[in-house]
Amino acid sequence: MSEVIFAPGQRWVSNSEAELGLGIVKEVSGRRISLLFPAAAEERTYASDNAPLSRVIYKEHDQICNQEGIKLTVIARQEINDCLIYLAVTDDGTELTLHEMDLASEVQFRQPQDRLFAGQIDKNREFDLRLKTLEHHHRLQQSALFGLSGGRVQLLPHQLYIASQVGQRYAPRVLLADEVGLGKTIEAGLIMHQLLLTGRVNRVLLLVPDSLLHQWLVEMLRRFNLQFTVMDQERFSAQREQDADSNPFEASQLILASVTELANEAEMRAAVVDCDWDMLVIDEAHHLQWSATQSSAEYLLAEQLAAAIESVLLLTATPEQLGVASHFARLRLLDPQRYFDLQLFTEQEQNFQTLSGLLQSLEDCESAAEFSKNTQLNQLLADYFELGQIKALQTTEAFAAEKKKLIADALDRHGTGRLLFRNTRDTVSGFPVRICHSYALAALTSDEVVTDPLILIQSERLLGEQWLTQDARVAWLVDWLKQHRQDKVLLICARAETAIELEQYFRVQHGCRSAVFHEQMTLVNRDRAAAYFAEEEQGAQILFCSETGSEGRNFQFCQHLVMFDLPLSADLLEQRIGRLDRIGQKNAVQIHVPYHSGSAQQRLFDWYHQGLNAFEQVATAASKVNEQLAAPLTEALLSADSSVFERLLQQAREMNNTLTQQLGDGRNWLLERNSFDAEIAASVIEEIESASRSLELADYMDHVFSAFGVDQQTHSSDSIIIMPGDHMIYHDFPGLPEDGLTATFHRHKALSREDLAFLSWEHPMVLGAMDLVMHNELGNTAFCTLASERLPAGSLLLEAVFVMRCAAPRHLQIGRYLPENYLRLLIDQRGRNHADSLDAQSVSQRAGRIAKNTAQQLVSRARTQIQDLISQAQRTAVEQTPQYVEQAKSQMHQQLESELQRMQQLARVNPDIRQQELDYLAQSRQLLEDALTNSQLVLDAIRVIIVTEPS
Ligand SMILES: Nc1ncnc2c1ncn2[C@@H]1O[C@H](COP(=O)(O)OP(=O)(O)OP(=O)(O)O)[C@@H](O)[C@H]1O
Repeated sequence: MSEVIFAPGQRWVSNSEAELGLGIVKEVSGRRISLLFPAAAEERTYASDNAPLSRVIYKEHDQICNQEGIKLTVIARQEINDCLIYLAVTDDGTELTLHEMDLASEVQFRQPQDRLFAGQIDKNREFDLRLKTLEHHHRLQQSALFGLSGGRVQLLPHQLYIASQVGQRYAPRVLLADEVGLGKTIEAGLIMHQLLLTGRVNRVLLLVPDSLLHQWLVEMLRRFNLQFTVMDQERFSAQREQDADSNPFEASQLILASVTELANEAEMRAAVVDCDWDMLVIDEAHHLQWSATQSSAEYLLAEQLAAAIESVLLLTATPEQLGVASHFARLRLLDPQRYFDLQLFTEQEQNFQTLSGLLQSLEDCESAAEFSKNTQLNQLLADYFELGQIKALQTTEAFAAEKKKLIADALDRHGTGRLLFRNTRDTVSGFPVRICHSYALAALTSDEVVTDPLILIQSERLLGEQWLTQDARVAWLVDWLKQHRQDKVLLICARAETAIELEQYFRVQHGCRSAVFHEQMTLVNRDRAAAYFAEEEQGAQILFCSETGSEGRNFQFCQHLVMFDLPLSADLLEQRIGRLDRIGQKNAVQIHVPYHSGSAQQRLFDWYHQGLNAFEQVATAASKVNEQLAAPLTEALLSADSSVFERLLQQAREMNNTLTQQLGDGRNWLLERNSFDAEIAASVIEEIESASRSLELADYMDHVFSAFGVDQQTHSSDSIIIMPGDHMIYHDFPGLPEDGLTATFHRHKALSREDLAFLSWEHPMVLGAMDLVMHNELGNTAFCTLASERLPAGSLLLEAVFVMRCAAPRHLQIGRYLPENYLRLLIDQRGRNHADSLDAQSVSQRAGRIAKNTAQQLVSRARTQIQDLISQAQRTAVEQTPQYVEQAKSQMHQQLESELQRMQQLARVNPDIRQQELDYLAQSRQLLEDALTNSQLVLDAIRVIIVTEPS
């Protein structure tokens, strides 16, 4: 090997400390040399015979920069006194000569060939990690379900069905209306997660009632790693004070706020409307009150936002709580052009109800003969469809297939089916039973004449200041609690005052471990109270809660619910029970209702229990009955004559039976068919499970941790502790706190141990690590030996990896259409490609290690041959690009074309397909076509291989 000559003014780069930038030889004295690294303001001294340095020499066409930051292209170079003088040209064509000493020092070598020739040769393991990362990244990008598997949630079919359907739409606008406690929050989280991860949504505004702010904040973070910022008046004002011109809502991508606060604070309202958002989510949307003449401030805000924001999710368990008009009002937010006329909507809904009943009868028919016999059904259905040949089909299989087709066609036509998803406990199995216990207590004596039935129901209002000692419900509760010391109890009453007084009484007079939760408390104190109640060992036994606590909150760890009074709204009653009867409840839900015998309290209890069966079942028709009989019910509750109530109760029972029957027969059936498809849900779950590959992920992350210097230890079975190591190659590792993290790769473990992070392929740490590998140079050069009988010993091979660079916006998800994760070539000195006979895995398994300094010397000696190999690989890649691009285009066209056709067909029969959806698909196709046309295969990594004789 020729002797290395060092001379002052030469530029070198450190092989072990590349981050120092370009060094200048400052002094050569005897066997020592000193280098100055101006970019890092550091100096180093080395022994000249084994300095870990590589000489930096630019060649023709290389891009360089002078110390003034001007970019130049090298035209030629000349050596004078062992230093290089470059002749270079600026972008505007001016020629300059530049002594290498005047090169900018802030140079980072990132390109594989630059790093290789600068002596920055990585380990083979790092090269392998790079390839593995590209493979996994490609696999994730290809999946239509990317974004659905990373949540710390059970894979529940009804939720995954909805999330997979909605998440695949362009700018979805839907009403999530599952029954109370079936997991609408989780469905919304899954949809957001999917849209955020795939880049189709970046900025989300999440509006919820005050009392649910914290719960949403925690659920989104804990279950989906989505870090929302709560924007309340205080934070808003603080940010405005700091910078009066800024819009505080722009400070974060994910904002969570109280809908009431925003609607009523003029400054906040103006600011939120003034921002760009991609997605709006509104929880408990039934609170948005609308009428043709007057709407609430919340509704008006929602209307303004929904008109400007592309994707909208509205959540409510009771879509028709305030009748058909309120249901219409919410659909109107989602699609004002389609839902503009309440009268028309009401007619259409009735129409669908009829159709639904007919379809259900058709579904019940087993054969063409049976169907033909039902002439009435035939005639009625014929008003809706061409029945075609269904009556003539001979076999039951043929009849079943045709029947399925007709029903599917009808579902497509069913407008709101695309906008509205509603699952009930009938679809979702595994819910516990509800058991109602009533307690008839001493009668109440009062002479007061009352005109408001609520005063009778909330008897504390009747009894005055001494009520705590006089109200039989209180004495009953004292006894009951004594007998159930080991059980947690949620008590709900209508008014905050009642909850406060009860709590104080039980705590002070009876030494109960209790907490209170009501609307007059600050949000922080409410959350504290809920947390104290949730504590297993030392927590409160009973939580006294006003109606505020009956909405949205998760109290399923508790089994007993005391209804201290009853609401007049059946939906509110269901909301109360829904705090305990929700996913995660492991025991029967015990509902306790104490009442004064013979009072309005007893009547209301009988009303719900005997009349509507609303305690032990979800009473689907109860709110309709209550709505229709509201005035006579008030009268009957107040009446001195109990027979008035008895007659009304009978009427309610009959009405409830009829309506329940009608609802069961009618629209619900159609809606449920639209809201859930067991076959699709099962295939989604199967795909998610098979893509989860927790063992493979553990193996991959093990590789990542060791490459980046992150420490990993076993914690307990199925979990690990991850800590920043002493030799981290970057200061920060994505998602890793300074004091480390305990994590598991297993969903079942993550569900039972909330203190463990759930590391899935979609976890920010995993995705962040992948980004780190792909967007940094680690592993983009390597050198190894490879024993081979077929190739001459001593010859060189170049393993070159190219990736496709396409300048396309993220939301187009171009990666879904690329046929391969990367193009790998294995070029020999005669230009032949051996990639097929020697695949990546076999090379990496057989690769022999070479000491780094030997590799550096070999690279510098064989520089010309290696450069030739790189040029050859680049030529081959350029030749193969058109074929690669064509494959991607054809895949893209195939997928988008069939999607577009399906949507166009659907749009002909279903007015709920918005023109924007069709336009978006057509535009995406064009944008993808352009992006693919302009894409290029770019060299991402190289490994030089020297062939050795087999041992
Ligand atoms: N897939 C799931 N895996 C684990 N827990 C779940 C899942 N789905 C729902 N849960 C839990 O069940 C409870 C009810 O879910 P959620 O709050 O989303 O219901 P909801 O339909 O929004 O209820 P409400 O109508 O009361 O607002 C919550 O505690 C939630 O965390």
